[in-house]
Amino acid sequence: ESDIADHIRREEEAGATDIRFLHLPSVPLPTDHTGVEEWISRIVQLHVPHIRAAVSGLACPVAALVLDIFFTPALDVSRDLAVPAYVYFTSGAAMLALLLRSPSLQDEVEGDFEGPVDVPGLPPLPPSFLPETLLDKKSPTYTWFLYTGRRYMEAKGIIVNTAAELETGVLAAIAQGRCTRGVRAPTVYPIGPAISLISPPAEQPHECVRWLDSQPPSSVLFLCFGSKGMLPPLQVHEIAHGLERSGHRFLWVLRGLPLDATMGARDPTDANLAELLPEGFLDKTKGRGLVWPTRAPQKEILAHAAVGGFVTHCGWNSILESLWFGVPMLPWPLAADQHLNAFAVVHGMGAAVPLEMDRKRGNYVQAAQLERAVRSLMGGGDEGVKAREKAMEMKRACRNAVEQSGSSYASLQRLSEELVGGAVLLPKTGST
Ligand SMILES: COc1cc(-c2[o+]c3cc(O)cc([O-])c3cc2O[C@@H]2O[C@H](CO)[C@H](O)[C@H](O)[C@H]2O)cc(OC)c1O
Ligand SMILES: O=c1ccn([C@@H]2O[C@H](COP(=O)(O)OP(=O)(O)O)[C@@H](O)[C@H]2O)c(=O)[nH]1
Repeated sequence: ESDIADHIRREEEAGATDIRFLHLPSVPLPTDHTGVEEWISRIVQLHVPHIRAAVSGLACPVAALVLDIFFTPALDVSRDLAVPAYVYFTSGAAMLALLLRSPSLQDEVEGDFEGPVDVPGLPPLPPSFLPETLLDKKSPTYTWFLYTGRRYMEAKGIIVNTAAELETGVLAAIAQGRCTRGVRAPTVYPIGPAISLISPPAEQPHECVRWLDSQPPSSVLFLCFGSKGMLPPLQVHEIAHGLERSGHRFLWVLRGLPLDATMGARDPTDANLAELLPEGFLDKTKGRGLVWPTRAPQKEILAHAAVGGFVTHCGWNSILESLWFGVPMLPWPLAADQHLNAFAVVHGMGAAVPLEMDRKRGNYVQAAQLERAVRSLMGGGDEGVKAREKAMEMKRACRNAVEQSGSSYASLQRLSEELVGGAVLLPKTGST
């Protein structure tokens, strides 16, 4: 809550005069849940009456409700007030295809997923790449997933942070109704990559960037596991051994476990490197490796000419940033949508080399598995070269898409024309 409040305060202070924030009353947070989807969804459910009151109190014409990925219950407000709703889907189109497809998968596949799963537009999907939510059909979070897939059909459109050229197959499958039993799905607007490239002014380049300045072109492997990514100490040792044996240069963002693991306090801490890393590791890799113990400027790092590969947890923003700068990936997914995103970049886009892992052991990767994958990506072999070429192709596609003549720009234009045409003046309730 305090993170969100800080963010809104920053936006307000930055003079976002064309945005008016309505502060809704807070709701009691649930203290139990079976997964992030259910938890967020229940909080949203509690907000629905406040959203309804706030929207129906608006004096201006309302063009649309734009609902975040988890705001499915707020579709009730759109229905009750007859205001069109659009979902803003912050993950990729592959994940959207799976969500839309999930109600029919429930009917087609009895019991646990055992064989390859059919997600139209993607190659056959091994169940190990499904979100954990789909792996336990008895959990309330599984029910949330299906409910979301069903109710997204009520939206007028779905805006996805992607580009048509990045996910052609799944976008075509959604548009042709192949994910929704032949029923026409809401229009999808691929409008992306939405990446903020504005960095806060700095007196001098960040230490990570200065270190990269002294490294040869395309020689450094960058490892970063997102804003919440942290790994247990045993896994940290395996990574250290894998990197050391690979012989390649690296920049590793290593975060510590949270101090307080109670609900809502899951943010990583700054790592104590002396405690976490194997003895002598920093000395042995001096000059060719940098371990950074706190948040790093990921986009500036990916933009640097010395970076030649990215070990990523496959958060969708990280994938888009990697493609934007043409950096091939080694996917190391940890949770939520990330396994499916990993599948999409390896088998859909071809811009990544696969990394073997044991998902049943918390996505555990052995040193030898990491060493092999790093050599494959960074060592000049066929697999790495192909991934690099694909990443460069995707880089061009991303940049073309957001040009005035590009596909994402055209998609944004179509959306704004539709929005302007659909504004509704709601009957006055007298509250605002
Ligand atoms: C908002 O806080 C969290 C979000 C997620 C999360 O979980 C998730 C689960 C699914 O079954 C399907 C999803 O698509 C999905 C997406 C998702 O968040 C989005 O993830 C993207 C990263 O790939 C990106 O960051 C978007 O901005 C997110 O909206 C999971 C989570 O903890 C595990 C959260 O705290
Ligand atoms: O040390 C870090 C870790 C993350 N990020 C940024 O945080 C976002 C992470 O988003 P993503 O969707 O990849 O993963 P999430 O953090 O939501 O799991 C991306 O913009 C990264 O560039 C960063 O700048 N520095």
